[in-house]
Amino acid sequence: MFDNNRVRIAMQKTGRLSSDSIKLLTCCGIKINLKQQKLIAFAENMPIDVMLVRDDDIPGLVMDGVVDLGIVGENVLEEELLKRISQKSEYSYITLRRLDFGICRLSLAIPVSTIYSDITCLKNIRIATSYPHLLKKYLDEKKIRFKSCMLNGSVEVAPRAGLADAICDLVSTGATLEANGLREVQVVYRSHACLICRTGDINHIKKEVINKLMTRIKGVIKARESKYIMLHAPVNKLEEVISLLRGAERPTILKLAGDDKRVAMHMVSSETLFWETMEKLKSLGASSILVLPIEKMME
Ligand SMILES: Nc1ncnc2c1ncn2[C@@H]1O[C@H](COP(=O)(O)OP(=O)(O)OP(=O)(O)O)[C@@H](O)[C@H]1O
Ligand SMILES: O=P(O)(O)OC[C@H]1O[C@H](OP(=O)(O)OP(=O)(O)O)[C@H](O)[C@@H]1O
Ligand SMILES: [Mg+2]
Repeated sequence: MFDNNRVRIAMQKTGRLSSDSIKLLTCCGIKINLKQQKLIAFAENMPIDVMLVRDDDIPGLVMDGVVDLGIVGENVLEEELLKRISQKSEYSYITLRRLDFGICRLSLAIPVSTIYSDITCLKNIRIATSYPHLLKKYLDEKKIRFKSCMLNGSVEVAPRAGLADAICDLVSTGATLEANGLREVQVVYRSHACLICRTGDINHIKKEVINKLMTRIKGVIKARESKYIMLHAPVNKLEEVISLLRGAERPTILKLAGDDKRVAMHMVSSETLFWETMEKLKSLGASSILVLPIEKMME
């Protein structure tokens, strides 16, 4: 039954954000029994319940206070926000943090055969989209009048099907546009997945769980963005070696047994080490260069 002391978090049931959202919670040490039920999954080792829903429903569930937290794309969140503003409905929420997945952009695209010089070429054309409010806000600011065609899916086939002259849809690699003979011409909105929280009273038991979760999420994302670098370097080239390692903290220097001319260096770096940098390090006399992933971090 509904337990008021368990944090309810909504995330996408199936789609682009599902596995990354579950993985994030798993990396935070939360054991979720996903097979038990379909709409709701209970964490075994933390007072957290996961609601698995359509992504479009997540902002509303948070804004209406039905769940405490939600993981959703900023694109869907902003669209719901603009919709609620236009309807004069309630829309409060807090963004706790931007996440490192679900990275995409909402873009305007036209058939490759259509001539395009600048945004005025979009005047008075029909544009198919699942994001009418984001599109309207963008084109209103540019003073471009247009006709819209609302489609919840298969937006990219609209021009070929004769439903619209252009589309405004999500793009990541651009493969879907290319496969449908379309060309990206304007970026309307850049998006990541984000973690949002409802406003209003949240009891202190839940607040503690949310704070603990936030610290862990921060640590997981920081660890994913960081690398542990180890190498051996000539003592007389230390400063040059360090200057090549941008994004790295001051290294730990360790003596090498039986070798006075070289030392071992260990450091955490917020940037990955590219092959080019590794080659430069090697040409300075560095050797045994290792780049390791970091599993967990807490500052
Ligand atoms: N190609 C992509 N790369 C990265 N992130 C994406 C990509 N496409 C979409 N997203 C992000 O993932 C979210 C969910 O995308 P998806 O295509 O699974 O949505 P959907 O089909 O509307 O799913 P649902 O059935 O839950 O309504 C998008 O709102 C966006 O934030
Ligand atoms: O630029 P690309 O890398 O090709 O990605 C863009 C596509 O990804 C999303 O759809 P998804 O594949 O999630 O399926 P959907 O259309 O069923 O939502 C989005 O709606 C685009 O169609
Ligand atoms: Mg959806």
